[in-house]
Amino acid sequence: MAKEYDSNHDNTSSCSSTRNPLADLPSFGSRCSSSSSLDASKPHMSNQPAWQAISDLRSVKGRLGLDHFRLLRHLGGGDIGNVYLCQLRNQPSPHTDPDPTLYAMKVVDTDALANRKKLGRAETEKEILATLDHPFLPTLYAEFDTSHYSCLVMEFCPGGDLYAARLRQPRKRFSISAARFYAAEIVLALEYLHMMGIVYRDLKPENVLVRDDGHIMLSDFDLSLRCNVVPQLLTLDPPVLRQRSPDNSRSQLTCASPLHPIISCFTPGKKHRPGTITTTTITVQADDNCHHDHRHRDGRRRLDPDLVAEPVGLRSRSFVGTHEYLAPEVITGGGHGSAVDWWALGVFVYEMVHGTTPFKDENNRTTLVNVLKKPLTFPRIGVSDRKEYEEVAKLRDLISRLLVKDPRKRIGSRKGAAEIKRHGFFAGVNWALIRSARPPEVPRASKLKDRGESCRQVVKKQRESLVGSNYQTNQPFDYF
Ligand SMILES: Nc1ncnc2c1ncn2[C@@H]1O[C@H](COP(=O)(O)OP(=O)(O)OP(=O)(O)O)[C@@H](O)[C@H]1O
Repeated sequence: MAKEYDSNHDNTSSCSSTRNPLADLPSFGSRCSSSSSLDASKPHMSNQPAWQAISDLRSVKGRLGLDHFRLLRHLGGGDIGNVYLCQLRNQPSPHTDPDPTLYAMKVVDTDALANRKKLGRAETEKEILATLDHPFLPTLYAEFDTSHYSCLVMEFCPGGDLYAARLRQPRKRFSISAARFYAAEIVLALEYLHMMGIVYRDLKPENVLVRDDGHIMLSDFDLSLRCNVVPQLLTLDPPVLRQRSPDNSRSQLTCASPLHPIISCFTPGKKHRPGTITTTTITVQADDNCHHDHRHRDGRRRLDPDLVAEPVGLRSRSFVGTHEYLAPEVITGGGHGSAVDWWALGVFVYEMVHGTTPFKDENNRTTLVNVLKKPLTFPRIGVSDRKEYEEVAKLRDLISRLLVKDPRKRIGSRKGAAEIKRHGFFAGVNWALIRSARPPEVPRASKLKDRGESCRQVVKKQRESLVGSNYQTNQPFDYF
């Protein structure tokens, strides 16, 4: 996969490349300069053992620090930090507990990051993680700083990432139904992020982790963009709203008046510092592709009001992301917003079922040129019956609407996730209950099957299913 780009910062060195992760950590006795204030209720996680264990310890100790954790294994390293498998020291060790409560701890070397002028990215990630509470997004259990390190304790995903999972599939491709499942969960996660005023900007299979129950968790928020956003209800009523366009040639629908403004940090076409607040109004054209064509009793087409709670007007000019997943507007630097996440969703779904990304070429430069210029094409997919043929047609239609080079014409760019959820590819998805649906693969199932084995074997198995390429079975393993 192509290297990540961030034109705002020096990207020549990497935390992970220069440091021996476990050896380099501060001693467990080191004093924490601050501790978590994450006692606030986390409704969807509050009855989980992992959350409870941290809560209990915090109520006894007051503050949590590195010395309360036993680091078990290095899970992986990225541009801004290293992530470790860990558990609380007051919990039974994996030698004796067949079902240990595990966490993932992201450790960021703040001094090194400050030198590389990337501290802002770590801070952004910490702030974003602290606000998230969604089944398909990470739960931050605790965060604390030591003299040199900033530590984030999160939910551990034993299923590895979807890039590694795809490579394990027959012909290195997911089935269409598996791709639909993962894409649907990602749509919900992105919808929530957008409603929170966060543009993710780093969707790719490597950042989609698989929980122990097989559901997904988006990870890695250091490239994300935050803004303030005010949800608004666009009430559409044709008799009142039908107006002539300026050239009087064709009618269009506009938002009801008075219009509640969407507030974003950026105004299209201008450079801004984060925090600048501007107002944007929206014009909504009648959407012929809408799949919810309800009608009034007299047969007139009725357009349901749409709640647009996502920062569809947000614009940033940063050049961030991974080459194959970069949206055209990021490459041209003309300003980008939440539509970049819908572009990346198109690349993601394409890769899941075809085993490659649509614009990939022999080097990064030509890949970027392809993103800007090359028309979207699809490789042949063999189908065995009519139903499968129709599935492929819907899949391609969705991808084609997501990979529209003009962000203003891209599905999701005007009415947010609702437009995408209505697409025929997702017909039959129970959006409200997908959390209870059976995922394509369930790591926990194999763990339960192994209950008879010694706990050491179980934990070893768990680790072997971790983030594919990052795991090496011949590495020494420290339980303590
Ligand atoms: N909660 C988790 N459970 C299991 N593994 C995780 C978890 N969080 C991160 N990892 C793994 O740790 C590695 C590094 O994590 P992450 O991508 O967050 O670091 P980063 O420094 O922000 O990376 P990047 O360079 O992509 O920004 C990845 O391989 C990821 O799969």
